[in-house]
Amino acid sequence: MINIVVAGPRGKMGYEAVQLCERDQDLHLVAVVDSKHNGRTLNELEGFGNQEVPIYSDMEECFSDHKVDVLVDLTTPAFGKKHMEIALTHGVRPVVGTTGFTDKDIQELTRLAEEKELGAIIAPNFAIGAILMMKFSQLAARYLTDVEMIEQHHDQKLDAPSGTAIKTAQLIATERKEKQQGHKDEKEDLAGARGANFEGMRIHSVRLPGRVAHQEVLFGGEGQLFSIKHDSLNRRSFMPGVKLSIEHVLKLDTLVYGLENLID
Ligand SMILES: NC(=O)C1=CN([C@@H]2O[C@H](COP(=O)(O)OP(=O)(O)OC[C@H]3O[C@@H](n4cnc5c(N)ncnc54)[C@H](OP(=O)(O)O)[C@@H]3O)[C@@H](O)[C@H]2O)C=CC1
Ligand SMILES: O=C(O)C1=N[C@H](C(=O)O)C[C@H](O)C1
Repeated sequence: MINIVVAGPRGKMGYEAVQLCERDQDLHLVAVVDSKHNGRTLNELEGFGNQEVPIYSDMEECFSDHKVDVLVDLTTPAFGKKHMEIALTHGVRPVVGTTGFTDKDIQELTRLAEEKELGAIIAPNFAIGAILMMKFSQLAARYLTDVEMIEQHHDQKLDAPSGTAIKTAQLIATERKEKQQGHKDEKEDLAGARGANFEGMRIHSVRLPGRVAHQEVLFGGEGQLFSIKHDSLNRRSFMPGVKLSIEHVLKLDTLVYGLENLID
């Protein structure tokens, strides 16, 4: 049994992570960390059935009261880093799906994980199909250097571009010969028209009700277009990756950024 704490249980992803622990006999949900409802239990909240799991608003108190192996954090960009620091300081291995980390955040958290000799995972996307999209895009960039990305998400998303788009761009950049795309004299008549600029690649972020999580990577060449697309149609699509990460983090003694590092 792996003792789990989920942070953000009332959220769209946190709710699925709680259900994963309920279904999976290897995972034991010992407590949840929620910004509200301190001192109550999950079964008192709507939608959580008979799960008598204690709710804490203070993560440090939660880790003092329970023996915890893994923190699964699915909260907001403002709290993800702080929660990882608290977990590592308390000897708890974090598996973090929360997006919005900067390069500096990841460097600082890697130092902390190594100092504590603890595994930690930051996964911008837990869906296996999304990981394949990133890996195939990285390979394609070796041959096709003109690339743009369109990512689409629900309209409640806080960060843009998505963590997946940034990670995809970072992987592509390891293979792509750096290039400023488009006409050298192009100009935006409306600011932002050409999207965000990542080393000359453009990322376009769409936010619409009705969307879940979708990304298309477009490669252009002379007389040809190659596109790689992934769609998460619901949030169950992320749960096998959450389980995989929980299992892997127990064997690590450093921080791993991206599930592409855990699959061959
Ligand atoms: N890696 C992946 O595969 C995926 C990652 N994500 C990422 O996961 C994160 C969550 O996404 P999603 O579930 O859609 O977002 P939601 O807004 O639905 O959920 C976030 C939850 O976190 C809670 N929360 C905020 N602050 C705290 C805190 N300090 N302590 C505990 N709980 C807190 C919120 O509660 P309240 O609002 O009441 O404060 C809310 O219930 C985002 O960063 C998103 O980008 C999403 C999908 C897949
Ligand atoms: O907020 C979301 O919904 C998602 N966030 C992650 C991201 O920023 O890439 C993963 C997935 O795209 C869903």
